Amino acid sequence: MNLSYPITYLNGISVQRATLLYTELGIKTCNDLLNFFPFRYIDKTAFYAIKDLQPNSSEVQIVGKITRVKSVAQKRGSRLVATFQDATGSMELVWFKGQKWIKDALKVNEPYVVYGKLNHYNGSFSIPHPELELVSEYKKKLQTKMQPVYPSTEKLTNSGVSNKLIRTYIQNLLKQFFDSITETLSPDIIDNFKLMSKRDALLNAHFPKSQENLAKAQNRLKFEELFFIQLQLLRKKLINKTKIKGFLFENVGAVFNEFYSTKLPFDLTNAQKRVIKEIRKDVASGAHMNRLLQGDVGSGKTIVALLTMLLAIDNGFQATIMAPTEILATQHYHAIAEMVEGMNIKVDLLTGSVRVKKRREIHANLEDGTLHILIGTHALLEDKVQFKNLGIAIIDEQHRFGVAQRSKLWKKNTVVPHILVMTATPIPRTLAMSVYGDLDISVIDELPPGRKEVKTVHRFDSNRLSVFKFMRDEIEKGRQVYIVYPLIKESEAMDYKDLMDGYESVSREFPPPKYQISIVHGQMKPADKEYEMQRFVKGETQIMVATTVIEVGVNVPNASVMIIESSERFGLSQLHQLRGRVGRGADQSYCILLSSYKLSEEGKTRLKTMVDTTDGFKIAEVDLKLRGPGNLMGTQQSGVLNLKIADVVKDTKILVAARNTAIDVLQEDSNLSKPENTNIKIAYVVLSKTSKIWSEIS
Ligand SMILES: Nc1ncnc2c1ncn2[C@@H]1O[C@H](COP(=O)(O)OP(=O)(O)OP(=O)(O)O)[C@@H](O)[C@H]1O
Repeated sequence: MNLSYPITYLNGISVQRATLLYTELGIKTCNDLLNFFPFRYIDKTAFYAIKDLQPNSSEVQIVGKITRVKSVAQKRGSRLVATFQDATGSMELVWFKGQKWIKDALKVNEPYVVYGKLNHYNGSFSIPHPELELVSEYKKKLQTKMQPVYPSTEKLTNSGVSNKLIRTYIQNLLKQFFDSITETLSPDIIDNFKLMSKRDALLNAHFPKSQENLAKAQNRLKFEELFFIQLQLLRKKLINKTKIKGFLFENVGAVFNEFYSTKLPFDLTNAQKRVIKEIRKDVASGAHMNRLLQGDVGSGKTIVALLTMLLAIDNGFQATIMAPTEILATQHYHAIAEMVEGMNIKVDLLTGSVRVKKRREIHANLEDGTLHILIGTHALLEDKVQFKNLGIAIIDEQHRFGVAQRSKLWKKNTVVPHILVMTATPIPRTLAMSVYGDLDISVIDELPPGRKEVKTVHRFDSNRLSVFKFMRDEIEKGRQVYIVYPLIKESEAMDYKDLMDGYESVSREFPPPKYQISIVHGQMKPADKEYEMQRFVKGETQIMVATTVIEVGVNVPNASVMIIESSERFGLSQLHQLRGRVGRGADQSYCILLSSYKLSEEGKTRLKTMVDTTDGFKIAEVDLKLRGPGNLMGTQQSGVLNLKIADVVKDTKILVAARNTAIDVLQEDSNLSKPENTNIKIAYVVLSKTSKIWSEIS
């Protein structure tokens, strides 16, 4: 018997049912079914006293006596009402169906155990159609007191696969295969953390004997799940470090030093210095760098990227930056070309809209090595783009690129170049640990000096006139303003209309020639977008009306007001990114969140969070709680977090313990070849063959 057998090996599961379970729930093997956990339990271990019932208690179990039974006539038909009492109070049990039969069966003044869903109406409690059992009968039965409730789908229920049936399947599975469940953790770990054995944990996760056992079982299974993820990620990192040799950037030479001493436009912050040091250490070690650079909006990641690229150039290598949008790539190009002006460094830009002739020139310069730095969008991934010797690939805003896309970039070389992934979406540490356990992480946790916190307010649409007045005052002071409209795919046409209506009303309020307005949205040609963007960058226009195309990375330090229309429709991290477009210079900046009066609870929380804090990490924590990790990372990454039982938000403590344990194990025994790690090794090999994580990150 083996748990990898298909579920058709179990008693009572037909091929038809098995197909349904696979298509609806992804359950194929016995092991899948065993790891399909209940999402809640009906707790029949606890008893309530009537006086302790609360309007929000859901299912309750009470011991008491029926003192009276009567039929009550109502508009349509009648209902049967029994008065039920315990020593502390009384309530009603109610039936609408089967009244005659029930009335005859009920025994007045005998002790019953009553179980059911509690109703609360007009200050009194009742249970409609309760489960009833005489105490004498109840005591005779040895029954499971906590019943599992499994997540299922409508399709399953419609096809006759009830919760009860799933329960039976799992019961059968545990009976048939119990002896095939093998321990996956080492005795040391089990001892150290006082964990339940694997068999007991699985048994109790499905059919717990008590709340306490359930907690223990869940703890053990969560630990195991997180431990093996960490083991995979950390081991991959270890293998990369030892097997993948990296280019050695030995020299901190002329180019880096010239830039540092004569061109650096400002003093680096301590955080920037620290990160550069971390990167230098990596690239000078002979091992391959695979580093995630996190820095909040406006924290100054671009300069770190440039200095890293100069290290490559000093060692005879080329460098590249891939950005998610054309606007952002163009902006990086301008910023970097400007900073290295006068030095003997050739920088170019490759995006979808670069003409064929220029493209050919770029290809040629790239191949003969005369081009040092290439900045671009997805266009960099085309087969024609061949570097002479790419030493470092920098990927900006990586959560917008799929894992496969990223690796395509670095597979361009026979030797994998060093990789620096930059993100402005602060990823809470716990999440970073579980998704990016294989990357090293650097954090720029300090903003450049002199920045003032962006003052953020929430206003309802009806206050628009005072918002316009505020804009006028700021423009008078020489500042520039962004007005952003949501653009959400499903209702693109409607959103587009909102944007154009908005543009018109802003144009009426701020007429030319005194005021000039730029407009940028996704349906424009790249060249037009760039033209409008540049007018704003140069200060020729005072107002930029845009959709979220400007969300990432746009850097116009003179812009100091960000107005977000229908802000309730944006996600938190998006709002934070948008706000990050202002407050990039020395002036006091403002963010005005406009919304309608109709706000969902979640919408209110999002806007309140924005008003309360500008700390990207705090915002990310709230976002994670509101939306769950999958969404935070974008759909591309959500698959990586395909956790069956653990929760990266709630189970931080277990995650940290699991990660530290994985580090300890690997430090002592990187190949898991010691006898005490045999269980771990066997489980690890099985997982590596089947786990999605493994295939996604390799
Ligand atoms: N150490 C520093 N001192 C002063 N200004 C700095 C410093 N570092 C960066 N800046 C300036 O801060 C602004 C933001 O920097 P940058 O564009 O690199 O931010 P970023 O981290 O890429 O942010 P985002 O993710 O929002 O694009 C730029 O105008 C840059 O010139």
